[in-house]
Amino acid sequence: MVVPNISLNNEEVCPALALGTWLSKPGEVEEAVKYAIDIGYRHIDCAWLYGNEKEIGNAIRAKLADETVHRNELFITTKLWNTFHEEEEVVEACKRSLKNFGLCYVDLYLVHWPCAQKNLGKVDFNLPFKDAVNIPYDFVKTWRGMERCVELKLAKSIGLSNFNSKQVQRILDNCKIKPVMNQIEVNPYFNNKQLIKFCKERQLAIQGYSPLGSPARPWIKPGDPVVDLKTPEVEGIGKKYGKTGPQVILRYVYQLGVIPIPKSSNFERLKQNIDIFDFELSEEDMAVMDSLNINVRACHAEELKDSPDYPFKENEF
Ligand SMILES: NC(=O)C1=CN([C@@H]2O[C@H](COP(=O)(O)OP(=O)(O)OC[C@H]3O[C@@H](n4cnc5c(N)ncnc54)[C@H](OP(=O)(O)O)[C@@H]3O)[C@@H](O)[C@H]2O)C=CC1
Ligand SMILES: O=C1CO[C@H](CO)[C@@H](O)[C@@H]1O
Repeated sequence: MVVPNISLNNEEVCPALALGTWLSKPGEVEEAVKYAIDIGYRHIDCAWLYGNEKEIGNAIRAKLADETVHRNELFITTKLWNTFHEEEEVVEACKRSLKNFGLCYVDLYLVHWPCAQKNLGKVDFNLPFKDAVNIPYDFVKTWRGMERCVELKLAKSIGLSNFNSKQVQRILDNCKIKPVMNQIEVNPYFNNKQLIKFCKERQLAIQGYSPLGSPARPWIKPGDPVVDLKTPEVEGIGKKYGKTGPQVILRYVYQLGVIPIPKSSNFERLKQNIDIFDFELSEEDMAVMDSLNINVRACHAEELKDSPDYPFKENEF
């Protein structure tokens, strides 16, 4: 399956669907990424926090070595974790991710959250930090470090993740190098249309995380809404096109103008999730999908709630 490219505001191009890797286990993720590249995935979404950059790097380098792909056909995204927001820390953090991957550059480096944190315990660069506290730190200064990553050619493009509209605007008003992307939650229960529109009007592309509603998120509680991949509306639409519920959902996200980032480590589901570029949902189908929106997030980041830069405030978008 060939994934179409979209153009970014700095004239780089980016494949319109990415493979998610959060909760992709060491021991599974390497094979999943190799298989994904074999069947046409060209965009891999990673993060220092996910603790699996090394395995993902092994898979990428294996696929470069066996000439399945050339480096310039791949688009690797990774993210700066909250504990490395200090301006002087950013380049070093980016270099640590590159070392994990065994690559000389990433295609896109994102600020994972607008919220800065400080680690209380001993710094162990091999582990995501579980004991960090929120601290005030101006993310415009963090952005200077991100710009330095482009100047040093460690990242081809830089962008944001989980920034709300005001925070995006603040970066745009104070940057030398514009962000090309905001990675935000987009799925049928939280379609995030207002922020998508806001970003697109300012030439930022959107990567949509948790497109299937993140059914395996660890903080899920009994009674929390879980996107129903087999709901009659979604399956009904799927039947018309010979597609499954998850394929209809991913296509919906794509037709919202968003790059979906479905995660899977399962070969059959990896195949299914990329097979969404040979059909088009009608306006009526899109309206049915829109009607599922209940404005409930899968990822609300409780642990960041007391940060001065917590992005998900009521009555803001
Ligand atoms: N910037 C940010 O703050 C965030 C970024 N992300 C990024 O977005 C990616 C995707 O989001 P994520 O929260 O993982 O959730 P998704 O919405 O992608 O759901 C992934 C889950 O759905 C299952 N699944 C995948 N495909 C199918 C299918 N076709 N049918 C049935 N079940 C399926 C997977 O299981 P299995 O593996 O067994 O197939 C997995 O449990 C992340 O992996 C990460 O890269 C996510 C959250 C926050
Ligand atoms: O990408 C992500 C996955 O889950 C994390 C929580 O552990 C989030 O903070 C983060 O944004």
